[in-house]
Amino acid sequence: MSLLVFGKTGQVATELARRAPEATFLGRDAADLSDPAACAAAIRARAPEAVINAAAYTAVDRAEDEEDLATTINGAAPGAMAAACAALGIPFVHISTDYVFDGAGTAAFAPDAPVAPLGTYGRSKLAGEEAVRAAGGAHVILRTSWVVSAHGGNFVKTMLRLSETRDRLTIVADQIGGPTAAGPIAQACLTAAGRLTTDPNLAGTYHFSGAPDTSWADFAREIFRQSGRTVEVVDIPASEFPTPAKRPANSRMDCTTLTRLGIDRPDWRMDLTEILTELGARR
Ligand SMILES: NC(=O)C1=CN([C@@H]2O[C@H](COP(=O)(O)OP(=O)(O)OC[C@H]3O[C@@H](n4cnc5c(N)ncnc54)[C@H](OP(=O)(O)O)[C@@H]3O)[C@@H](O)[C@H]2O)C=CC1
Ligand SMILES: Cc1cn([C@H]2C[C@H](O)[C@@H](COP(=O)(O)OP(=O)(O)O[C@H]3O[C@@H](C)C(=O)[C@@H](O)[C@H]3O)O2)c(=O)[nH]c1=O
Ligand SMILES: [Mg+2]
Repeated sequence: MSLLVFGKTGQVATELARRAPEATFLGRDAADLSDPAACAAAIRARAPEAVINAAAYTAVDRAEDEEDLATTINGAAPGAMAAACAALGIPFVHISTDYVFDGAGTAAFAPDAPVAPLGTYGRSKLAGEEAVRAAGGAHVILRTSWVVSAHGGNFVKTMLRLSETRDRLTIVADQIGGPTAAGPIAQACLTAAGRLTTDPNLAGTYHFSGAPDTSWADFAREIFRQSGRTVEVVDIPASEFPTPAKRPANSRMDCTTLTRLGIDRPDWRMDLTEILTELGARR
């Protein structure tokens, strides 16, 4: 299958390149998502058999000051890609986020649960979801959460970096979610693209996050345990870690419908071991 991927250097794009090296990857130089029409033109010019969008504006706090740019990149660009794919009759796989939810309650959010983003990033990603659905083609929107890998910027690398200079860290303990390694996300996108090609009835919105659900503080503890670093992690409420963007307290996602695509939730503790091994940070 000739596959076109938006994104080249990000966490998920890097893992896609490992699993589908024959695909074409468009970095920012080849397709800038701040120019949605150019993204659609890139698809038409290459006429692939499927498209995956792994590029996005992911700076959650900075987005609060750049709503227009974030909304173009995360909203209009995927909408234009999806429209181009629909016109060509090819599947489009797009990645979204737990931050489309408000995080109320403690129950896991199902894919059809009401959305109500708390910040600009979540709103911009929701705009993307709506535009992709409105395009009317065979699409999969895969909502994931708390993405980590051996490359790019993420919580695992932040924790390892902070542990170089600190023996005590205060970490938010009242936000609960599923850390998800970029490798399994990339694999899920490839599976979704393949399945959509043969069965367009599988189109829709799915949840894919690592199990078991945990807090950022307990996630940090497991990072230090597996890397053999002695760092005291102190639980704090989010109210004691003020940030420009508010994050959901409950990011639990119900992933059961994923089994329709033949995909199960990955165990993030095993994926963490792999990431730390790749980083040379295993105890
Ligand atoms: N990171 C996370 O914790 C989560 C991510 N997601 C979603 O998963 C998907 C993949 O995220 P992830 O791999 O972590 O993202 P990263 O932040 O690792 O990478 C983002 C990628 O998007 C590219 N990009 C940003 N702006 C533009 C632009 N204007 N034009 C072209 N490319 C651009 C970046 O390119 P460059 O290197 O040039 O900046 C980079 O390759 C995204 O849709 C994201 O919203 C969902 C839940 C959690
Ligand atoms: C560095 C640090 C963070 N924290 C908290 C802040 C926050 O609540 C939590 C995680 O911080 P981050 O900045 O990594 O989180 P954030 O960038 O908000 O991560 C999000 O990114 C976007 C793209 C998504 O789509 C989400 O699924 C989610 O992964 O840890 C501490 O409590 N103490 C610390 O020392
Ligand atoms: Mg971040």
